[in-house]
Amino acid sequence: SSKWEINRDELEIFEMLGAGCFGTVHKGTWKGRVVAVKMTKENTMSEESFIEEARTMTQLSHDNLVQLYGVVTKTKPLIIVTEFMPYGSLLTYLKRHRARILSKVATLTDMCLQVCSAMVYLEQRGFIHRDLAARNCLVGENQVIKVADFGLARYVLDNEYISSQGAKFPVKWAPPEVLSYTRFSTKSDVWAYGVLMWEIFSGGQMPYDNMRNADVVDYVCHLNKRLEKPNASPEKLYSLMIECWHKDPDPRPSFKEIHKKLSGLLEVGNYPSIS
Ligand SMILES: Cn1cc(-c2ccnc(-n3ncc4cc(C(C)(C)C)cc(F)c4c3=O)c2CO)cc(Nc2ccncn2)c1=O
Repeated sequence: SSKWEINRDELEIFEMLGAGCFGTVHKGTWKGRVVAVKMTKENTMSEESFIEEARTMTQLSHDNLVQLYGVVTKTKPLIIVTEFMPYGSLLTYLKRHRARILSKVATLTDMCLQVCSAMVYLEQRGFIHRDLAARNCLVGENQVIKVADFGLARYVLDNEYISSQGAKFPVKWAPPEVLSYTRFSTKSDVWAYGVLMWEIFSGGQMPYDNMRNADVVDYVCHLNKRLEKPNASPEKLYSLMIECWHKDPDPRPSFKEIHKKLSGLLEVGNYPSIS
């Protein structure tokens, strides 16, 4: 069988970690390794197309990407086995530790850099995430941040999530060209990354507060307005966010360029707290 096919009886399944959009996710073990196990629910995912792509996705490997180990396809339900991240989603982590981390600009910048490193890796491979946000990043030991569920948006069957008018479509993380023509690209990931930077420097606040999706479309696409600078964000970092939110995709920086600028900001002198 294919290398990324996992034998169902090699898996042990323990407590539930949460409910994702494809069903429940549990903690488990596989070959002596602690893993996360997605037990997919019927009719939530286009399974055949995902199984075809699984081969490619298991070959994506980076310190800041949640590793896909393999899939159980010989039995139902389809099971997706990935690396386990002990501290859950970055969004939950930001909200829980808000007070402490908002005072540490170097920590916030480092979190942005870790996500950026994963996105440079995906950019180089022409792999588009399609739903980059703090809720889709996970936290491990020593504040390691890893990007999760990259590319899986292509396999969601729920129309509420697929349609840009749907209640579950990530409007607040989408650029104009995605809202108008659902044209996804690395440059639409860059826009989402700008919003993710805003989430990090806002300690997990909801972008555009409690504005409704339709109002955000108007605010961003017609009034050409943008999220305001989070208090914890230095001016130079906010300028980087603004560059990610250029209304046209091409002038937005590449993840490579963003990484270069962010690393420069982390050098001593910008943040005296690093000594
Ligand atoms: C790997 N992993 C996944 C999860 C976990 C749990 C529940 N739902 C999810 N989610 N969350 C979001 C999600 C989103 C998608 C899009 C297609 C991009 C829309 C597709 C998914 F398949 C998921 C999913 O499965 C995850 C994310 O895949 C939690 C972990 N860890 C912990 C630790 C402590 N407490 C809670 N979770 C962990 O290590």
